[in-house]
Amino acid sequence: MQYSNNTVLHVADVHKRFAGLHALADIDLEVEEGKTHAIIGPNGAGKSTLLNVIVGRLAPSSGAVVFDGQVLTGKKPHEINQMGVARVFQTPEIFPDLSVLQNVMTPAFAKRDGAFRIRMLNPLANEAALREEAEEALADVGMIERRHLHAASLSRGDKRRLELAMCLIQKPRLLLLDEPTAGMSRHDTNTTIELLKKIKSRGMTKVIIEHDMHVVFSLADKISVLAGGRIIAEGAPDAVRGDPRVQEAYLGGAH
Ligand SMILES: Nc1ncnc2c1ncn2[C@@H]1O[C@H](COP(=O)(O)OP(=O)(O)OP(=O)(O)O)[C@@H](O)[C@H]1O
Repeated sequence: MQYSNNTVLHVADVHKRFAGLHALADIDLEVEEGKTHAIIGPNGAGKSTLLNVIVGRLAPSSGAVVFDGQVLTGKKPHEINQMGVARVFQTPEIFPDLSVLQNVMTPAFAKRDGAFRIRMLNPLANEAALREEAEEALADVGMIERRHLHAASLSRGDKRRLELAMCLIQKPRLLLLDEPTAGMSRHDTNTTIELLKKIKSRGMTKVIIEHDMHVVFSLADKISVLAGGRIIAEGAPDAVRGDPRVQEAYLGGAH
């Protein structure tokens, strides 16, 4: 198998079948180090299935996912996370009973100690250093003033920003974002775009699934278009934008 030296994630000939449905077929995808790679496509195209295969929530029917030279297929989601892959979910997965700051500190404890255990929130020698890192991550997402709030009391947009801070503190090599601006106002969407640009400038590789084309074209270096479980077009944003197959897939779909 030949691919660019800069490839950090390689989805190699992946298929996923659900009973009679071929949800992913012949998926071959290369994500390059430091780039933002967008996966777009109409409803039901297979985008979430692909993301779930990458993070180990779903096993592919065949094929493999290789990250940084290591095969992820067969590993558990938390093992994949420990290897440097973090994901922001469509529905934020936060700890509603903890404060905003405690939420951000939890994955840092887990990364250091190898597992999520709330009892790690007991006072520890280097808690101060972790707190500082958590505060930095919260400042990055513009939520430092809300650090003492109860996470359950946050708006949906703030919960998503909190989840992003929980990813950033892990300093992942690869960040997967599942519709990071879904349900956000235009103002919050633009703030999120700026934040993601800032993260990119630090060299973090990102895969982003997004329906909002303003977000996609503001951020993506490369776009893969999924339709009916297959990649129907791939390339730089301008080339993909003008591709008649892409226009047809969208006209035939819900978007
Ligand atoms: N667990 C499952 N069991 C059976 N079929 C599934 C399962 N998960 C997804 N599918 C089907 O696989 C296809 C791809 O779904 P998927 O959610 O990956 O698409 P998507 O591109 O993310 O869509 P959307 O943009 O609407 O979120 C759809 O036909 C869906 O109904």
